[in-house]
Amino acid sequence: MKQSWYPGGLSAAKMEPFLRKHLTFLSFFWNKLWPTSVPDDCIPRYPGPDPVTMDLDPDPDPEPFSTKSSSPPPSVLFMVLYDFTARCADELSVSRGDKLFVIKEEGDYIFARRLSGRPSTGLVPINYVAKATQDTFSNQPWYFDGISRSEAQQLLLSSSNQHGAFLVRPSESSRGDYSLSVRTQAKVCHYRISKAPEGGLYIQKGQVFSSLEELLTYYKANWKIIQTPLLQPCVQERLLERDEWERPRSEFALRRKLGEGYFGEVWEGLWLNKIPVAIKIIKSADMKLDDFNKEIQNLKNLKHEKLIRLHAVCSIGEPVYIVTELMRKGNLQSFLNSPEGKALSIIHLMSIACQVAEGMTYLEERHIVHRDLAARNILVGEDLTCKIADFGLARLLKDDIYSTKSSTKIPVKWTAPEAANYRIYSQKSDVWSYGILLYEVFTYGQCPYEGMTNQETIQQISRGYRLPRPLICSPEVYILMLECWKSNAEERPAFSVLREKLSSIYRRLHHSFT
Ligand SMILES: Nc1ncnc2c1ncn2[C@@H]1O[C@H](COP(=O)(O)OP(=O)(O)OP(=O)(O)O)[C@@H](O)[C@H]1O
Repeated sequence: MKQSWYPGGLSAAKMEPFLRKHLTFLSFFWNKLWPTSVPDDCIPRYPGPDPVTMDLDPDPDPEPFSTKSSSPPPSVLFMVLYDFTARCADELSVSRGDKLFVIKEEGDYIFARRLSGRPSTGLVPINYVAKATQDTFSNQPWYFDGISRSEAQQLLLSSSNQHGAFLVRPSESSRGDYSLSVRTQAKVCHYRISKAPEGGLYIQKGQVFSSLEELLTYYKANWKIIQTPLLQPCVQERLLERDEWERPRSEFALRRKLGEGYFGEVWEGLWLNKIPVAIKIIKSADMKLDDFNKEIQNLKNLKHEKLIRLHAVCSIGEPVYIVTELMRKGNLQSFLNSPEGKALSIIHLMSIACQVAEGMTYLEERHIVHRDLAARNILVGEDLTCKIADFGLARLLKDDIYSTKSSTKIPVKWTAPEAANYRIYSQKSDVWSYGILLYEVFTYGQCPYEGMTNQETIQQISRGYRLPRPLICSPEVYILMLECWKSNAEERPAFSVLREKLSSIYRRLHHSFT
């Protein structure tokens, strides 16, 4: 007769969980028979030499004005978006809000460790999770977003700081990594904090931590390893006093007009006869000048590979110059209409969609609303690098220009109904515009709602009409577009979710073509 625990018909793969569950007192034996690659009760560590004898990886000098793009590093932490109940022993039940440490991505699944509650590992469908944002540490007093190595140095050596002051900043030379800068007497030492390929952060290869907080706690207690004590977070005050962004107009030579937008002309130019730059010459008559400086201050703090990098401003006297990196292939809308753009394959188009979603996720994490997201405001560089431009500038227009009376000034076809009708701009109105941008991308730069006036577009949208699926666009991507165009702004997905879903589709597509 069959015993109640007899695993009749179980495959070898299912035998292990069955036996582990029913014969728990033999766990020592099962562990020998089926050793787990990552034990449940410890942080994953990398095989490597003894940490104490390891060379520390000093943060190398940054490359100024680099436009090189690097492939995104694998993410460490994911957040669960929806409850998921395991259907077999390989899967892991998770609840919305749980944090997961991703060990491996396996097609449509991630193999992850749950960090909250009872630790456990297993497979979770990728569409139930999204990369966790940096929020856990971005408000920490020791985290300084957007400052360079030399700024960190200057700040730590200022009279407000003493021996042992430290800060963590995003690494300039290695995207996705961080740098720990520590003052030791009258010197500053910089240590690269790298992301391990399978998740986790480390300074020394053998010593991996699941978060920056854990890493700092460890090195505070074991500071002799890095030979510089971490005593107190760096004090900020001083940095704001000087403004190294402000440059004299004479340093810039205008070479060739690139185009003209609502805010003024854009020129290709040379900075100090050496560095090619783009110079936007602002028509200040249309600006709310009081807000201008505040906004430029915001732009100075935004640094991301998918955002146009601000190099300098000339804001003393007129005309105001905004100097940014130069993107050789111009704006995405014209590029898609060019012969080079028309030759792009679906994989290239998906890559563009993912890059924009990545840049917008960065703005979303910082609660910055773009207000004018459209293919004309995405710039294209070498190797199909796409970067978001004009973030924040739209709100600098004088109020009357945004009033519904002069609706010609609002890019109605890109604007969410609540923003077009009531001027309610939010990250979710940016998501609507992103849906329109996807339409532009998958139609190779076609104008949305072709043949309709702005007024007709507003009317049709309020009656539930939505743009049709572009021929080349898969139903899966079109569903995402439709989600971006939900009438209720709250129901539209976040950029972090869009980025995850699109990059998962991109990865699958890439895989099937290679
Ligand atoms: N950094 C840059 N590198 C290369 N070309 C650029 C750069 N910035 C702008 N341009 C070119 O100049 C054109 C005008 O840019 P601008 O940002 O002023 O206007 P727009 O974005 O087209 O319109 P609007 O500002 O009204 O939304 C762009 O379409 C693009 O072709």
